[in-house]
Amino acid sequence: MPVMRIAFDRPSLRNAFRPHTVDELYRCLDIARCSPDVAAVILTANGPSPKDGGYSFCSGGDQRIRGAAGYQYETTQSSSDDDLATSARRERIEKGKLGRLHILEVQRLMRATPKPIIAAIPGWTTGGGHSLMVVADLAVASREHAQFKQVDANVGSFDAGYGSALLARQVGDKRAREIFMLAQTYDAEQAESWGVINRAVPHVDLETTAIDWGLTIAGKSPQAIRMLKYAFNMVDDGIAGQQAFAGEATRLAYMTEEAQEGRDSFLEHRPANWSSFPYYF
Ligand SMILES: CC(C)(COP(=O)(O)OP(=O)(O)OC[C@H]1O[C@@H](n2cnc3c(N)ncnc32)[C@H](O)[C@@H]1OP(=O)(O)O)[C@@H](O)C(=O)NCCC(=O)NCCSC(=O)CCC(=O)c1ccccc1C(=O)O
Repeated sequence: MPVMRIAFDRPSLRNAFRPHTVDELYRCLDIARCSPDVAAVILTANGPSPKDGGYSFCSGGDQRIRGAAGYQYETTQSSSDDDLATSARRERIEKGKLGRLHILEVQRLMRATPKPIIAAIPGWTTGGGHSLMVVADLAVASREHAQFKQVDANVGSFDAGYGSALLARQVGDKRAREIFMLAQTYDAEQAESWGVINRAVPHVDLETTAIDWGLTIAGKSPQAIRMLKYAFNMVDDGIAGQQAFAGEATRLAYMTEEAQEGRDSFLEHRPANWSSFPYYF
């Protein structure tokens, strides 16, 4: 199937992410990005919680391993027989990993991946999980179980990038401020009517809807989908967005006889002959 499913798998903690989770998510997304047979990605979560039956998409950063400098990896691999130089090096590496907030790298990869990412939201979506949903290209949510709450400000956090700015593009400035500043719970129907998600569907239809959308995308021109995604991103992504779109335009240009004439003239040490290429207007 040309659709790849990536799922959070820590339902007993409402799928809170740790630095290792973020590393794994990044790697999975990059595999999807680089797989020529993958047309679309579904980002979702396993559940329900074996503890209480609650469903979640992602509750953001794991607050239990948040240290003074940010989210911390749980293991430091020093051992008692390390020599001093090795210990010092390890300590430096561990320090370099502190406070990385590399969920932001995941967000950038989601934007840069030239394939639509569909968030399939089975339940609670808060903090950094809310931001991942905002960054996804499309979002579908469980009518019965999805609940949304942008709790960043409750825990001294603030996604001042895509999570807020892109949300404001999606739902309007005042509504986005309300979502962040009041941090109140809203449900899937509210989310659909505000434009935070595309569709609220019965829980049993959640993943089949996401797969249907993925397969529908897989039936479209790959090039058109790439250009559309980058076109939608471009205005908000500044020069980085322009660069992504331009990269695809350059790929297309290289496929033309005109660009090939430029290359050949250089390699053959002769003036380029552009006479057969019109000045299109
Ligand atoms: C999600 C809740 C609203 C669900 O409530 P409820 O259904 O009543 O369940 P609970 O009993 O509260 O939770 C069950 C169980 O899970 C544990 N848990 C839930 N969420 C977390 C979490 N995030 N970290 C650790 N543990 C969690 C909870 O303690 C329970 O455990 P028990 O052992 O069974 O008691 C509710 O759970 C809730 O509000 N959760 C906390 C949400 C939260 O504070 N999230 C963190 C927000 S900050 C963040 O995500 C990082 C921000 C960030 O990454 C960032 C920073 C800067 C720029 C950008 C970003 C970005 O967002 O990308």
